[in-house]
Order: sequence, then C-alpha cells, then structure tokens
Amino acid sequence: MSQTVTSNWETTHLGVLINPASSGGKAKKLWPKISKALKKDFPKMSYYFTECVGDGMTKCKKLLGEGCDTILVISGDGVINEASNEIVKSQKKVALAVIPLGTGSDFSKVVYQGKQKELKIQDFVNVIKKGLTRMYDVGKTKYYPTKDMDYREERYFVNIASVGMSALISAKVNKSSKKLGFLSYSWSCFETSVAYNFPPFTWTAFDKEQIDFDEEAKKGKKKEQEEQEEQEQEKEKEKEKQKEETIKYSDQLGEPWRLQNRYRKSQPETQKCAFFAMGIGRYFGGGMKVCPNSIVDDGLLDCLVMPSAGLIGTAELLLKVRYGAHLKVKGTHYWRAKGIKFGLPDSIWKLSEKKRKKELENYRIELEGEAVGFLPAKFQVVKNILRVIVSDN
Ligand SMILES: Nc1ncnc2c1ncn2[C@@H]1O[C@H](COP(=O)(O)OP(=O)(O)OP(=O)(O)O)[C@@H](O)[C@H]1O
Repeated sequence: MSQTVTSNWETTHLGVLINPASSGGKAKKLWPKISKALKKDFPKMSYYFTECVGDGMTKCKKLLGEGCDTILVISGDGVINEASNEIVKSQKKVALAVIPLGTGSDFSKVVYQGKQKELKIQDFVNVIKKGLTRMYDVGKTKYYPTKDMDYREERYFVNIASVGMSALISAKVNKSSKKLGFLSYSWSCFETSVAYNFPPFTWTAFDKEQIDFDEEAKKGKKKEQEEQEEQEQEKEKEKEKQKEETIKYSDQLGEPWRLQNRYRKSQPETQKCAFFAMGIGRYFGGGMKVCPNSIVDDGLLDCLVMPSAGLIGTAELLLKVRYGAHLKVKGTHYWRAKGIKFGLPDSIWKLSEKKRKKELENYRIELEGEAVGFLPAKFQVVKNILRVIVSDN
C-alpha cells in the first residue's frame, strides 16, 4: 500500500498533546524519553497533557494560538479526533502527526502502513522530521449528542464512524478501564452481541458508487505504479496547490448540509443491521479491518452495511472483519458515497419518552471509538482537508 505524498513539511514550532491516561498510562510513562528525542530535532516545542474527555480540543486550540505548525498527538484515536477537529476548524496550515500510544490506535495503522509496532521512538521522530505529508479527507457529521434530542452537534472524524452495535460496544469499552486492550473490545463485543436486538436502519446515500472488487484488485497493482509516477508531478504542483488551499478550506468547511441539492440521491434503504460503518481509514475496534478498500484521499466514504446475523453469525462475521475477509459474506454490502443521511423508524417517534430513550441505545453513533450521540444523523465527506505527516514505507 504506497501512499501519495504531497510535500516535505517543515516543522518550525512543534505542539505536542499527550494523554497521560491512554493505553493504561503508556504515553505518560514514555513521555520523558519521547520529549528528549523530540527536543534534539525540534528546539521550539510546546506541550500539554490532556486532563479529561474533550480537553484535546481545548489544549490543541491553545497550541494553535501559540503558533504551532505541527500538532503531534501522543495518544490514541480519541485525542487524535479531538485535535483534528480543532485543526480543521482553525483553517490554518497546520499538519497533524501521531505517535500511536492508544489502546486501539486504528488511525495510525494507515498512517504507518501497518508498521507502527516495529518503530522505535527515534523512528517516529524521524518521520516528523522528514515531513512527508498526505492531504486526508475528513468526515463531517451532524447528530443528536443526547437522548433528549433537543439540539444537534457537528463534529469531524478522520478514521471511521459507525452506527449500531459497534457504537454500543464503544460506549461500553469507554466505561471500562481498557487496560486489557484487545480483550476489552472482545469482551464488550460478546456482551453487546448477546443483548443487541438488530433493529432496522433506514438511510439515503448521496452519489452512491458500487464497487467491482475484482476490478479494484487488478487496478490496485497498476494504481500503485501510477501513484509513484504521479508523486513526482504532485511535488511540482505543490507550490501552486498551497496557494489555493486557503480558499479550498473555507469553501468546503463553510458548506451547509445541502446533500440533496449537490449530489445524486439514492432510493431510501431499510435493512436490519448489526452496524453500519463509514470509513476514511480502514480499521476500527483495535485492528478490525472494517473498510478494507478505503482510500484516505479519494473524496468518498467507504460504507459497510453489516447484516443482522444473530449471536453466532455475528461472532463469525466479526472474526472475518478482523482480517478484512467479510466483504463477500451474504447480506454484507460495501459501497462508496459522498454522503449518507440516517433516519429513525417511525415507530420510535410513537413511543413514550422513557421507551424511546431505551430504544435509542440501538441507534448510537461512534466516531473513532468514542460514543458521541444518536441517530438521526448526516454524514458527509470533505475532500483533502487535513494535512497528515505519514511514513514513506
Ligand atoms: N487525562 C485524561 N484522563 C482521562 N481521560 C482522558 C484524559 N485525557 C484525555 N482523555 C480522554 O480519553 C479518551 C480516550 O483517549 P484516547 O482515545 O486517546 O486513548 P485510548 O482510548 O487508550 O486509545 P484508542 O482510542 O486508540 O483505543 C478520549 O476521549 C480523551 O478525550
């Protein structure tokens, strides 16, 4: 999997966010060593420890205000999401770098092409110093953060968003200590599959594209060669592109939710599901290859509709998802789209408030492993908006 890189990014002021609680305190333990290694190459460095949920946004804003041009997140997917939200909203020319020290660290698996576990602290520092970057797409979503449904919230995601059982699992995992890593996910998966009642989901896709998997596999090899050739040309174009970026940022971010007017709308679909995942990246749940064909800068969300399959069937399917071998399983649908709008079944609106709130547990949303809210919701892709420092091999 080669990456199309677009520039050599020079960091002049490094801003660092460290979550001392991530992965059972691993980031806190390693920070003195990491800090020493970073200081050699980045003499101008500011850093903050995050203190609670959401603090990644507050502290990232501070770092941006201090003029940092690269934000390095030493944590897992939760703080990466919080920092990315602030970077994208700021519309500043700032790059995101990551040293994956979370429990799952799924975003980083694509950034480091699956080799993150082989890298030492100095290797990560070298990647930031080398400064190869790729312009990532970002997903934008609008949802109800609470079951009272009295207001809606907007948030970006940089890896995977999903609704249904996966989000309920995230809610449970986040309540646990996560000290057991993948086992925490596995236990919550089991616990949730037993209780989940696989409700119907209703959605409308915008600019939906079906995928021909055989054709895509053939294209894969050819594309890699083409991509390498394109890289040289891309670098040439970079200077001009950078001039245009400011305009592109404000155009896309300010974009209201006009899915209907801008894109081709598919017929509404309803299916009983275990979950529905939308990917910029490929992995979730601590290494499950849920959107295995996703490309981070193609301007599309890879969408996986995971069928309802009962307890044993779901366990089998989840095992397949772990290796990205689920796409040809009967009832599984995988396609791409620029936007998706989810509703709720009419029956839910007729329930008493107490019963509706109980039923909403089945319609949770998670972004990068954090259970953030509930359906109804809209999801949309914003193309090539987040500069990410990536490894080159
Ligand atoms: N000091 C802290 N104490 C408790 N929670 C924190 C603290 N700092 C940040 N958080 C929150 O902890 C949550 C989890 O953090 P993060 O995702 O970075 O680590 P993780 O859960 O170990 O990794 P992953 O999401 O990759 O599995 C995030 O919602 C984050 O906002």
